[in-house]
Amino acid sequence: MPHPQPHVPEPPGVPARRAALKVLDAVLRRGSPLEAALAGAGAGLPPPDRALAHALASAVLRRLPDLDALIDSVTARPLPPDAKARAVLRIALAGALVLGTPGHAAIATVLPLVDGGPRKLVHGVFGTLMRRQARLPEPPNLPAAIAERWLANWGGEAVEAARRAVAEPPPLDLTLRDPAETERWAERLGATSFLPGHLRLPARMPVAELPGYHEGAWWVQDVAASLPARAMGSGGGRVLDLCAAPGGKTLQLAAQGWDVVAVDQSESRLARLRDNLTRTKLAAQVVCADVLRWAPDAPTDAVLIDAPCSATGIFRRHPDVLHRAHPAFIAEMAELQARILSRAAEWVKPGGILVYATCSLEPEEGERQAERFLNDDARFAPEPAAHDGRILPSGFAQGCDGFFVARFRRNA
Ligand SMILES: C[S@@+](CC[C@H](N)C(=O)[O-])C[C@H]1O[C@@H](n2cnc3c(N)ncnc32)[C@H](O)[C@@H]1O
Repeated sequence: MPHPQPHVPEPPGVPARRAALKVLDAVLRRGSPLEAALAGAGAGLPPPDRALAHALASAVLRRLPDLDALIDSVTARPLPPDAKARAVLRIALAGALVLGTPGHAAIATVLPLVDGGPRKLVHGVFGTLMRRQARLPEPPNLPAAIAERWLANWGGEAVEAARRAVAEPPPLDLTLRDPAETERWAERLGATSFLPGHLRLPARMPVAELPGYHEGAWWVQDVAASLPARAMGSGGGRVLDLCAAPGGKTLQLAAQGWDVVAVDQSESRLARLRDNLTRTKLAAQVVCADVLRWAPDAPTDAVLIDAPCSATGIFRRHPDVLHRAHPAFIAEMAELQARILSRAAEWVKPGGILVYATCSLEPEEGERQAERFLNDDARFAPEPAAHDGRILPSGFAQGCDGFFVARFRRNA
């Protein structure tokens, strides 16, 4: 009888690279979101390995075109885009050139991933680049398809801002429950503020350790993501917050004095919304439902739609969107948004407000959507608000997510 092979643990650093390789395959080949891919590939890894897998995968996604250009600069013929040698070289180079891993460790920890395969090629390409003291360009280049699309839609300044923004995860933005306390909290946390109720801390930090977290004085929310609820104004009755989880806008609306019904189809995301309500001691009625099937008992004073979208506006936190938001996906999301918008329009009382928002930098999910809606539904008219329209990463508060916000009013 054959003896079972004793389990030999892999050398330190290898399991994290193995997980990063799986994550990148899931994102780039199968179009999975980075967080979902990490939940699968990183399951069972000790937290430090999981964090390293995340850091490596994220660094590769932020720098992919430049990493590939380096690899292609030393191979006689370009490796196929999905070649395993290319995939592990991206990880080794991101380790050495972005995360500062010593070269010998960056390569030694990926070679076991190509055992029985192109070890020699991987070793040779990496060694050549290290001897040449290869560097990545600053700011990073965006994937060509994204750069061309955003250049055509938003111009060179927006593309340059996006290139600078993709290099690193963004600073930490908070929204305060009570905007009248902005100055006091800014002083206490050493934060800057661009709007009443907004605070920015220079670097991301463990939020649960910051003063004010446990007492629910604030929640994490990019300043651009806070604009749709600001465009709703202060409480004027009941608001339906559609596609609400994890609840940043629900908390704002409740804090602004609205009687909120928060609807989302994801039970796991709603669990986070409920935790947020408990922590901030704010109230909302929470409904788990698909808004394409659900309907309220009666029309309401206001509806906020934070529609599902390609999410290209949040590329600083989720660099995977740069590689997943293909035209077909954008078109699919735009169709879903149109269905949600026309359905939700029926739920606004005469004289009531409808705010439509997406964290997308694609006009099909923003400007075109609003134009089509106004063409199709003569009962609504655009109603400019203090914070609406197109928000570009360059355009607001020294760097923010990309967003689109439109406010409409239904004829009385
Ligand atoms: C952009 S996120 C919402 C973020 C949230 N408004 C906030 O401020 O924290 C979009 C949400 O839409 C939800 N969603 C997508 N399709 C839906 C549908 N058909 N019915 C209800 N919720 C949906 C997703 O579960 C996701 O939570």
